[in-house]
Amino acid sequence: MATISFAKSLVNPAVKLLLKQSHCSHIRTTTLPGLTPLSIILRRNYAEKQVFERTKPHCNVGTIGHVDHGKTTLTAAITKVLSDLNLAQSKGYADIDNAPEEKARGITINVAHVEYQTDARHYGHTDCPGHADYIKNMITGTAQMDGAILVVAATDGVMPQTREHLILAKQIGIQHVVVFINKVDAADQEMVELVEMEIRELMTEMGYDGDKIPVVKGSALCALEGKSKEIGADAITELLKEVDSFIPTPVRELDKPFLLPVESVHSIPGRGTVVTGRLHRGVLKKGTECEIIGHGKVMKTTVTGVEMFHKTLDEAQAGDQLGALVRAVKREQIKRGMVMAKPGTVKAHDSIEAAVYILSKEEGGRQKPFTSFIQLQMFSMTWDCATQVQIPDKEMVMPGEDTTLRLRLLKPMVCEAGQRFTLRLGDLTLGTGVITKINNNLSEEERLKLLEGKKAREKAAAKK
Ligand SMILES: Nc1nc2c(ncn2[C@@H]2O[C@H](COP(=O)(O)OP(=O)(O)OP(=O)(O)O)[C@@H](O)[C@H]2O)c(=O)[nH]1
Ligand SMILES: [Mg+2]
Repeated sequence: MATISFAKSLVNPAVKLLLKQSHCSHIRTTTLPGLTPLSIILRRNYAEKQVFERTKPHCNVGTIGHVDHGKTTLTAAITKVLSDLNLAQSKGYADIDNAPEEKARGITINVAHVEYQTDARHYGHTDCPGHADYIKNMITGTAQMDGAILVVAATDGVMPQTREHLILAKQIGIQHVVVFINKVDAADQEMVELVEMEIRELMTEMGYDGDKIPVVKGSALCALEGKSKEIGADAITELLKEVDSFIPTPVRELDKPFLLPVESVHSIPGRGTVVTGRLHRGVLKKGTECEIIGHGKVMKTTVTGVEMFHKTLDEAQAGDQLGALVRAVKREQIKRGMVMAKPGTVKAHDSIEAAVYILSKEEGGRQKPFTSFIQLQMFSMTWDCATQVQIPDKEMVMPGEDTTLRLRLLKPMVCEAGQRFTLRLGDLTLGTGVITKINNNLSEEERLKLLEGKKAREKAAAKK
């Protein structure tokens, strides 16, 4: 509760400005005894705009599913239903769908992070505008979710991208999925039941427990428009209950040195450079010294402020989606894919060994085997880098096999034993793996050879 006094003549513009600046949900004007100017008592939303209060466990979720099945409408509907309980700020469809676009090294990452809370938890919710954005964000970890809400329209049932998103969710380790059958306002009961059967079957096929997975039926559009309460708002409430109970709160690595993979970089006039990303491990406090590493650079700086969903906080914890204000580093000096970490705790490497599982065709992989010297794109944390592959102990690797691989990166990037990654060839996911060993960095000669090989391949490809 905050009491602010204004001269009477200032009240109207002041109220307007405050409303705009502080997202107030209630304004009460009153004349307090002894005060000639009006006093305005502001009751703010569930959290003060400027300060983030950590009162509940945090969990990252997101909507996945086929194009047009209602992912964004559902995201907006969740915030609408929760805003009526003062647990979220209602976001319109357009606010979510027009997520800021970031272009980094040829990759366009489009993602909206929306915030809300239930009685039990605080959520960060990811929604992407298009299929390709989901693939990229899920692989690079921008859309790292502790659990997902799979949206399937009752009018369509399971579609190709429903399958693709589920395959990917499974590959990147999303263990818990809650299903929302949407658009039940536009389908008959029989159809809805058939779609539920179809989804449960598909979930089982993908390695989830299809019989036990919660399936909620409703209409995101009705909820958003405040119509047909039973399939509208009530269905959203039921969905959130299932999300609360079915997706466990992840155990975060809070006691390790902090590590933040850089997702994007912004320049805020008057304040400086802000790095955003999801804190991978540890805690990050204002005043912490850090190193920013990757793309061949190491820079030292200090974090001068930490923000989450536009509110400042004293300390961000692993799992938080945050913005960190850094001292005396220009926006142009930092790039997506770099890593911000406690000085001396991580290094960039370009020669590693890994245990890799190569997907079968059915799992979304490719049909053909591959041999040494194939060049793939390696995605890990928020970076991706061209990588030359060597198979140490056999001629070729078949789809569906697991294998040891030696990987030589064209640029040193932050790597650690135990770090997970994905290998892609064009728009196909070839395999996923974990780094098992870090080798000595390549010599200048080896690196040049690697780059020459790349140039030769590019030339040959251009001739074709
Ligand atoms: N009848 C009906 N239409 C809905 C419902 N939910 C969403 N829609 C409509 O379905 C269309 C697609 O909805 P979106 O929320 O944009 O779907 P999306 O899954 O986010 O689509 P992409 O981001 O393009 O993949 C819009 O025209 C919505 O108004 C619903 O419950 N009932
Ligand atoms: Mg959408």
